[in-house]
Amino acid sequence: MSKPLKVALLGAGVVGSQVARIILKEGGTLESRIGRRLELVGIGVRNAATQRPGIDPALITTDLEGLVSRGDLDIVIELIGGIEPALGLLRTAIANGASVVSANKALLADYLGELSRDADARGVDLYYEAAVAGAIPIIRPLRESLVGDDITAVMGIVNGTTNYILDKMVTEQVSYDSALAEAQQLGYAEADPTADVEGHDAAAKAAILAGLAFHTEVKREEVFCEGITSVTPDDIAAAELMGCTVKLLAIAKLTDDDRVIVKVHPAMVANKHPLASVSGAYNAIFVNSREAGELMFLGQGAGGAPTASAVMGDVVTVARNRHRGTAGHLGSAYTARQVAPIGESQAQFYVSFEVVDRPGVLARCAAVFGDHGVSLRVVQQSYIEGGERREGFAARLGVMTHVTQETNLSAVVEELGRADFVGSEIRVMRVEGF
Ligand SMILES: NC(=O)c1ccc[n+]([C@@H]2O[C@H](COP(=O)([O-])OP(=O)(O)OC[C@H]3O[C@@H](n4cnc5c(N)ncnc54)[C@H](O)[C@@H]3O)[C@@H](O)[C@H]2O)c1
Ligand SMILES: N[C@@H](CCO)C(=O)O
Ligand code: NA
Repeated sequence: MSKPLKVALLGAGVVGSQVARIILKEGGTLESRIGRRLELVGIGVRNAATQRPGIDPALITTDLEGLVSRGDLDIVIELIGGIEPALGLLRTAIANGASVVSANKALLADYLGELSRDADARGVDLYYEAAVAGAIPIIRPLRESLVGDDITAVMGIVNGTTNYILDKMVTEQVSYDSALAEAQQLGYAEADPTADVEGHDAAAKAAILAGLAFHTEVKREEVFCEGITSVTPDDIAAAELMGCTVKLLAIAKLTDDDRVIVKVHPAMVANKHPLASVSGAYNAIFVNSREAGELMFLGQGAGGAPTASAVMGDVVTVARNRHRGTAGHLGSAYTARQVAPIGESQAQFYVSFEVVDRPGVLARCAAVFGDHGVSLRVVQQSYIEGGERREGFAARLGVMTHVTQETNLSAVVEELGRADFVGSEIRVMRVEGF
């Protein structure tokens, strides 16, 4: 009988504890799928004294560097998150000949290229399905299933925490703070939820998706990023009035001149678009490709057990490769496409502002849009009691544009900001699927 494959687990938090449970409880099933038994030889943690029911305390160690340097490991699963010490531990694991599985998008957003090259050179695997959209298979479809096609756009809801918060604010009128607290309790949020609500987590995932979709390396800092902290109940109400709902979207597209646009921002999504009905901590990703057309992937994007499902899919795949003495082909970052600045991105916009209620104001506002080449699609005007409580500011305009370039819209906002007939706050939200 062949020897078992030795596995080390780093981190026993929300996801790591679920992975440990599956490896320890489902050993027979996993063995039948791999053809070899998995032996969990160590679990690296920060605090050895924490009670971990069902886990033999002899497996627990706080010496993670020692664990990954043993030299006899087949697979290292990294679930501690953050850049260091995770990066150093993965490098050491690879250098020692172990295949690695990670859910760490913050790390992979900047080091995927480097770690892939290390793994390739050492003839080991690097798998990371859980790093983007938790349980949803999206890395493997981009890396394998669609690699014979040409992807033109990827657009999705890739952060469960923010989708949970926005959904609760829309459907139950729950406050932002209490929705965030619930998401944290349910294990969706990152250790520091700023990464979720400021869009950084989604931006890390967008960098990974854009890189895979367009066969290039995209770094986190190249992703335009706006979170949900400035979304107000008024924005949500305005979206409703337009037949839309507010979602945090990650978008990666090719421009006409073959550059990559990659961005994360809140958007008004038309209710008829399938992404509008993605609720709670669910994630969904739309892919457009030349041959396959439109594809949509939907499922649980966060939470311990769903994320552990994706990790275990990678563990079984990597273990099968070890069993056969092979490693999957990793890299396809060969195009070196440039990332275009956000100003060159094209989108529809919803612009809302207060105006003075007097003859000719609507025409002058429309002229500002027209002068910058921005075409209007829908214009709403409502009468407001009080307004900014300044004399005459008694109407609110909500303008939905046709598709235009970001720089044109910025010029419109700048000029409206200078006009004495426009109130001081001009709110802008990008629109999708309208
Ligand atoms: N929770 C989710 O829904 C989810 C989904 C997809 C991906 N992820 C990713 O999975 C990884 C783990 O997430 P989590 O939610 O389980 O986080 P967590 O905070 O619950 O768990 C991380 C664990 O690692 C331990 N740890 C951190 N630094 C350590 C160190 N230096 N030495 C030893 N132990 C250390 C912590 O004590 C903690 O127990 C992260 O990269 C996260 O981004 C999480
Ligand atoms: N914090 C992340 C976990 C999944 O990556 C989220 O809310 O989606
Ligand atoms: Na996934």
